[in-house]
Amino acid sequence: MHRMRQSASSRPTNAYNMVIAARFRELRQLVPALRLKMTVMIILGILTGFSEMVGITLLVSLVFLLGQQASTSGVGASLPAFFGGVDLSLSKPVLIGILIGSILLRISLGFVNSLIDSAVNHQISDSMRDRLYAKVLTIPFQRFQSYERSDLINVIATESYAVSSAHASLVRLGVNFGTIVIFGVGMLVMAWPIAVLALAFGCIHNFALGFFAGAYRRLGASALAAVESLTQLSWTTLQTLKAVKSFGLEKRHQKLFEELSRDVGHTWRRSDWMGATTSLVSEVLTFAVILTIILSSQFLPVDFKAALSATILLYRLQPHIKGFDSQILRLYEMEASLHNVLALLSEKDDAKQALQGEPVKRLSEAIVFHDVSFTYEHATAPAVHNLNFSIKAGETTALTGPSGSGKTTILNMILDLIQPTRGLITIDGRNLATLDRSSWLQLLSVSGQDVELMEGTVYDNIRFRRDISEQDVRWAADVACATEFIENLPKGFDEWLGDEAVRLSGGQRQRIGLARALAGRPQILLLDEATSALDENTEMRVFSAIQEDADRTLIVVSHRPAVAKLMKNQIDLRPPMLASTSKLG
Ligand SMILES: Nc1ncnc2c1ncn2[C@@H]1O[C@H](COP(=O)(O)OP(=O)(O)OP(=O)(O)O)[C@@H](O)[C@H]1O
Repeated sequence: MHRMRQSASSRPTNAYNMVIAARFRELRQLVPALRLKMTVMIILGILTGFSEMVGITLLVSLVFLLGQQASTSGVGASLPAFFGGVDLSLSKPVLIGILIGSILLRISLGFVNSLIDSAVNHQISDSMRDRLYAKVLTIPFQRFQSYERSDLINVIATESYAVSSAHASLVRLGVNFGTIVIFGVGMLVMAWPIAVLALAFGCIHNFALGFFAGAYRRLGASALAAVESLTQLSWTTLQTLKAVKSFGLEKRHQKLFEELSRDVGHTWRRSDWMGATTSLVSEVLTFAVILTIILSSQFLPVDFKAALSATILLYRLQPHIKGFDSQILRLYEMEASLHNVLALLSEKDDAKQALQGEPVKRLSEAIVFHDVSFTYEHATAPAVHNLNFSIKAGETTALTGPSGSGKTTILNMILDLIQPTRGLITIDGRNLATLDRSSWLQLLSVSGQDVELMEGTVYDNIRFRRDISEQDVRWAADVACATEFIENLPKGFDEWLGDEAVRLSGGQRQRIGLARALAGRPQILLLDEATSALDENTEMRVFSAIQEDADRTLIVVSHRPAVAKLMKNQIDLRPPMLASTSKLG
């Protein structure tokens, strides 16, 4: 079975600029209008940072102005060596006005930004979930079968968020970077020696960040692997609970679950630890550079007011640097999830589904197999080989043969779920491959040995999300000999079954499945061991009711000779005569 997750440790650790470029490339494939959205959000974010910087600078000036007023009244404030060293003298009301304005601007921009951020991210998540779900429905059936179901659930429900998270991280990264540059330029203009010290700190900081990158990427992949394993175990336990209980394996499952759950907790704890460590490194480095500035302030050729503004800026810069780090590390961490989303979305759609073929109104003559062979993906031998037979419209045909001889494979080809790897199937002389699938499927219905019941009432299960009237549901239940036991349920057709209908016997579930297949009044009915759980008497009653309903093409797979005998034709898949059509005497 194809597992989605990939080993991250096998990949080399890239420089972080490469990681940003890689995530950006991946996102461009997934999010249309990415550039526009990101640019707007980054510009708004940077403006927020800019208004913060202006606010800090003016605040320092105001404090100085108030200090000066306390000793000598009526002196104008000058900005610290701002705008290329030009002293701008501002009156106290103007200074206060600009200060309040910049604070209000920062608050409003921050608010607008978070609204846009949330709207865009939810929009991305919604569209990702829809696209992933649609992909599961449109990939070829064989590809679908090759996936672990629990992985698919994980990728649709959980990993789809990785795309909006990656988008949010890239935007925040852009904002943090832009803000760092603006603060840096501000510091350079106010007090260049401090800016040089900050730059040196930036280089050391980047170097330190490189240490964590590989670990974060591996952590992301192992967190994902741990969650996938936990989901898979939960999923299989729920699916096989009866067997688990019958084999007395509850303790073993509990132990396995606890181990996997511990793994998940362990990876989250490691993630928290690493987050705390990178944050500590960043804070210590900032503290070191501020301490250096304070200790060397006497020797630096910088005006005290400018030095103070620049130091406060540096201090305020620290959260942006921390944000920058954590976003980069998040981008490493989410690599595995993004790859899973991309891997599923890059699956090719079933070409047949999109094809606008010729419509089919009804089957008038026959379904004919011409030299048909089919080999499953990765199989070494064909499941069916050189089949030649004809299934006549309006007649009943039994497909018989030993287990594994290809009966279900033939039905799946008729249902167009899989296509012959050699040869062709014709419908009234027209190649099935060129026909419109949905109009063909409207003529068909299938019922199998294992009925996939869903959460809902009896009525919901027979209707199966199709527009079928209550009258047709009741008619189908009658033909499937199901009405009697349904009406004996406390709420009859409104009885809630749950997704496994545990209160029903195997034969009762099969009759609900049969009613579901019949309710659409199909012209062609495919029954794949669909009555295997019924007693002989009920099975015969079901077949005579189905056959009474005229002009139906019935194709039945059954291991019971009595059922095969009821059919007019028999296609026997027993080797060496792989297939032949014969009329039973
Ligand atoms: N998804 C699949 N991938 C690979 N091989 C498959 C797949 N499905 C079926 N096969 C193989 O194809 C062959 C035919 O299987 P098929 O289910 O059509 O047989 P069958 O006659 O319906 O069997 P049974 O009577 O036991 O239901 C078998 O050898 C089976 O192992």
